[in-house]
Amino acid sequence: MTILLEAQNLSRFFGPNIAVQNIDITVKRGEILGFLGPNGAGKSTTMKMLSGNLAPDNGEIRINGFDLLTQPKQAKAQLGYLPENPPLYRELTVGEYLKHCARLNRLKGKALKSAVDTVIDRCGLGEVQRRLIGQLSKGYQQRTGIAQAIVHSPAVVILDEPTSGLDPVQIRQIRELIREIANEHSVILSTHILPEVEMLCDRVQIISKGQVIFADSLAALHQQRLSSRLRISFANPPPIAEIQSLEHVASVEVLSSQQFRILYHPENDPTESLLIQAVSKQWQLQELVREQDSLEDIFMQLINFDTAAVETIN
Ligand SMILES: Nc1ncnc2c1ncn2[C@@H]1O[C@H](COP(=O)(O)OP(=O)(O)OP(=O)(O)O)[C@@H](O)[C@H]1O
Repeated sequence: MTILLEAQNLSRFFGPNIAVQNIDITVKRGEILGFLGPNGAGKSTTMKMLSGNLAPDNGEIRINGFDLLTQPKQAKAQLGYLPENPPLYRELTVGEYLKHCARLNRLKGKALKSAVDTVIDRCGLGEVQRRLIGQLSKGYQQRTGIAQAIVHSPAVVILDEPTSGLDPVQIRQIRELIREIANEHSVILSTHILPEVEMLCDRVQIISKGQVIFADSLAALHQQRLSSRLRISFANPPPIAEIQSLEHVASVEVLSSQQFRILYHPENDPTESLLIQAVSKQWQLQELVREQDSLEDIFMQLINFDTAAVETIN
């Protein structure tokens, strides 16, 4: 698949503080890449570097074949960017603002009109195009922010925390819009919201303390949920030592007089031997549940769980 954005070895320091260190990012045609991390992990710093708004201290960025540092005009023409705080002119109408953005992207005449009409339609802004941006709801303002990012049909769109500060209905609508946008553009979605990545992204890069600690498909992240725990109940339970002695059982926790948690190595599942014994010894099986880590548990393990991070996962 064609690589549309490639960043290698990106680093950025603020005085003695390392905001981002040796990050690699690749975005292919047609995919939504989730860039996930807790507050302060370095997401916005990375997005600013990728969009040409902050110079990296080290590293290279190529967008659709153009080097962002040596061919900035060509590279930026391939890119749309919605910063964390959308760059809106509150005193302009939606239509005026989008025309202005299209002009900044060197569109003129019929091409400009057609691009603005198309983006108003795609972003569901038809009803509010003559209204002042300052008077719109946060949801419509965010749609307008997304519209300015795609008005020039860039190859890659970078969205930094696009649902932040929105109510649940607006969040759902903006997520639908992101899905729609991904039909025509590759998207980098920077967010601290794990379910947002699960809902929208094909691949995920998890960043913590300025470094990438996981980079793979969503499926691979789910793979890490492989179970190693069973919850089991019997109406006529055996002594715990008898369960403990079964093949592949690593240890047993007693949850109640009839309920147990069995721990095992993921590659040695004891379910079959448990079922055979339960039937032959008439333990009267009532419940057998495979317990899994949630993605949130895995995320927390990956980012070295700390209290500050808890507040950011919602
Ligand atoms: N202009 C700056 N001057 C000094 N330090 C900065 C500056 N910008 C960011 N930092 C620091 O760099 C680190 C990464 O910040 P960044 O804003 O990129 O994180 P983030 O993952 O986007 O977090 P958030 O979700 O809170 O915006 C933080 O420790 C932050 O304090």
